[in-house]
Amino acid sequence: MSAVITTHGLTKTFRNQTAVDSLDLYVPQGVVYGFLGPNGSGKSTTMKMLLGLTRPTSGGITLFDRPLTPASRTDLLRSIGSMIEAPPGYGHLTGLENMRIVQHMLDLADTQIDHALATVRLTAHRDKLVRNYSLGMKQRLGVAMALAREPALLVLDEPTNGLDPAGIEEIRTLLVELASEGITVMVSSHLLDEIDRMADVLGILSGGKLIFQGTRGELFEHSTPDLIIETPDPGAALALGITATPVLEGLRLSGITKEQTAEVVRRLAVAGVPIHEVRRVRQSLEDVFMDLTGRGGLL
Ligand SMILES: Nc1ncnc2c1ncn2[C@@H]1O[C@H](COP(=O)(O)OP(=O)(O)OP(=O)(O)O)[C@@H](O)[C@H]1O
Repeated sequence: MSAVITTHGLTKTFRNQTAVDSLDLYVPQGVVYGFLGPNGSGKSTTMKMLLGLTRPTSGGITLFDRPLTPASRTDLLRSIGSMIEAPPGYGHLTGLENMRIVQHMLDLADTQIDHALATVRLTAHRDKLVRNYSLGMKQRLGVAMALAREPALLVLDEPTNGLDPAGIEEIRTLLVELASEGITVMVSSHLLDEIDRMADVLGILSGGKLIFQGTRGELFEHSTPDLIIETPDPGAALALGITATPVLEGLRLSGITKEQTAEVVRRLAVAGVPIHEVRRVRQSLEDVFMDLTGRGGLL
């Protein structure tokens, strides 16, 4: 699959704080790429660099197989719609009047404006003042503004932030539809739940570093679920120096590999500690995510 965005060692340092640390992103064409991470992990800074709004301290960005440089930026941005400071739009103007501003700035046709409003299902509300829109409608207007130029790539920073479940579902449906039409969508969120069911590929940031990039299935493979060892004599196991937490069934061990499991079982058996069952605890994607980003993360 060809890539729409690739970055190499992308880094942004503010004074002595590294906000984005050596990112190697790979965003394939026609997918919804979920860009996840706790507040302050560097999502917005990365997106601003991708749009040429902030200059990287080091590293490179390639968009549509062309390096992003001051000389190529204007041309590349013609194919990119974005919403970074959400939601945009002037409250004292109607939805349509806001769209007209975009139309004039980008020299777009009436049909492009009509189509963008229809895509986000705002045609019936286009003559209402934006200050009377719900948050979901404002977010959808922002997406319409980004869509009007008929971009090949949409970059949306937290478009579901603050929406109720119905509003999130609307954005999810919309973005999945756009991707099915071949538009590549990069969408950020600090909440896995908001993004999980729409994203084909996930990129997870923590402390400015990309700690995972791949599909949901690959994220599961990446995880090491806790191990439960059922035994009536957990004390004997602990006395052997095995690092575990006593639980109702026996012992719970975290972060241990298959090889370590075999070794623990061998030691228990040699010591004559009775083992009734050994099993992995089923993990939700949220658990895997929490493990990766640290349970202290605001996810
Ligand atoms: N212009 C700036 N000057 C100094 N520090 C900045 C600047 N912009 C961002 N930062 C810092 O960089 C880090 C990453 O911020 P960023 O906004 O990219 O994170 P984020 O993942 O988008 O979080 P949020 O969801 O809260 O916006 C934070 O510690 C932030 O304080």
